[in-house]
Amino acid sequence: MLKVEHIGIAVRSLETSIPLFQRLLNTDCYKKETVESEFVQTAFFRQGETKIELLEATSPGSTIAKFVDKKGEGIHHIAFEVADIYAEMERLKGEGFTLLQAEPKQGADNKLVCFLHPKDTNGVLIELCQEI
Ligand SMILES: CC[C@H](C(=O)O)C(=O)SCCNC(=O)CCNC(=O)[C@H](O)C(C)(C)COP(=O)(O)OP(=O)(O)OC[C@H]1O[C@@H](n2cnc3c(N)ncnc32)[C@H](O)[C@@H]1OP(=O)(O)O
Ligand SMILES: [Co+2]
Repeated sequence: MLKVEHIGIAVRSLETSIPLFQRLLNTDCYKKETVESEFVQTAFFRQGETKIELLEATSPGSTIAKFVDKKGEGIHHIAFEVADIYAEMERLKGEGFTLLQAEPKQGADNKLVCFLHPKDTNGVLIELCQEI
């Protein structure tokens, strides 16, 4: 794994949280993007070599809606950048981690992504992402 590509933060409202993080980070959101397949709208901020990804649910059935309802707003996942997501998925499967997708899927910010179940990673949802 090359680096922490982004930290995902679940929020109730991007309209409220984007200005908050702009004040906090002293930088503007550089991209807002809806990922239909995940029922989320995302907003990205660059921070040095990594990024902050704010996530708002676009549907009550969204994983983000479920998370916020259950745990409130907060850190949702850590995304690691990998050079070859297919090879990394095979390696991690061999190491006994539970992959939540059999194949990588289209994520935000021009990435192929997949996730590992938090039950195998000390309760931290891990995302792998590869630049497309
Ligand atoms: C892809 C677009 C974008 C990008 O970067 O490109 C994104 O990052 S989209 C982010 C949103 N999408 C996902 O998170 C996809 C992967 N997540 C899932 O498949 C589910 O959220 C899953 C399987 C992790 C949990 O779903 P489930 O329906 O099982 O929800 P439960 O509430 O029943 O949770 C079961 C168990 O897991 C714990 N949990 C849930 N979410 C998280 C989390 N984010 N971090 C840590 N732990 C989490 C939850 O507390 C339950 O634990 P338990 O001990 O049983 O209470
Ligand atoms: Co993410």
